[in-house]
Amino acid sequence: MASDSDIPPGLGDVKAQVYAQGGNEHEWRPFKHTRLYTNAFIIEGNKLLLGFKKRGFGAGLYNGFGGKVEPGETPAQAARRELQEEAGIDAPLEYAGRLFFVVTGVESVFDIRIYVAREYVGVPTESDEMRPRWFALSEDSLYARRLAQSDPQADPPIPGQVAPPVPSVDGDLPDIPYDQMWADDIYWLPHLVRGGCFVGRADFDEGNVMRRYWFGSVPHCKGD
Ligand SMILES: CNc1ncnc2c1ncn2[C@@H]1O[C@H](COP(=O)(O)OP(=O)(O)OP(=O)(O)O)[C@@H](O)[C@H]1O
Repeated sequence: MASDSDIPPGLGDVKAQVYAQGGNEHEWRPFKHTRLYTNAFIIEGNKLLLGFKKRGFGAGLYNGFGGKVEPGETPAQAARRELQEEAGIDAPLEYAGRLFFVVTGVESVFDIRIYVAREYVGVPTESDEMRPRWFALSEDSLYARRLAQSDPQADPPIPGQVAPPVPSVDGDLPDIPYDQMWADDIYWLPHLVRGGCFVGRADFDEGNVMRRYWFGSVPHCKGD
């Protein structure tokens, strides 16, 4: 377990095992206001559903479906509402982790609850905000960019992987488009796909550049 003092500020009182950390900034940035968000991912067999964000924050990137938690909502309720609004589907979402992002130029800090479901109801449908698209879930696809990195030792394998490796997919779905996703995603998406729970923080500059990051696995998924 990481000692409490290793857990980045913002993640609350959590016990976690660090599995990736780095960046060229050595202090965590101070922050004032946090804002709650959700982000939800649908896995169906060997496929992962992502949405291409058409407008607003993160436009031009693929991501899960999500947004701000509105007053009076729990994060779990907000996650289901956003999935319905942005992708036209409903799903039994389960909590998978918490991510905290400080981004240059954005006044409030992102405190994001991540959810996953392995079944859903409805037909993924394009909305004003998101264009849903399926991607292949295979070992190669999950780790594609990490394997290509010049320093593979920088990010050791994620510990505690209990689920069997993800089998390869037949067919011609595209690989997970990490080069069109937030830079943090590759650090926790493989963990989510394997059913693990995680916490993490990254401090970003504009232009999707991570300056400092820390990701840890947690033994039990606790969240709302
Ligand atoms: C910095 N690194 C990051 N990595 C991965 N995901 C990130 C992220 N930073 C923000 N996100 C997600 O981006 C969406 C923004 O939500 P956003 O569209 O602004 O909210 P909402 O739909 O309420 O907006 P409207 O005000 O209705 O336009 C939301 O899913 C949030 O979890």
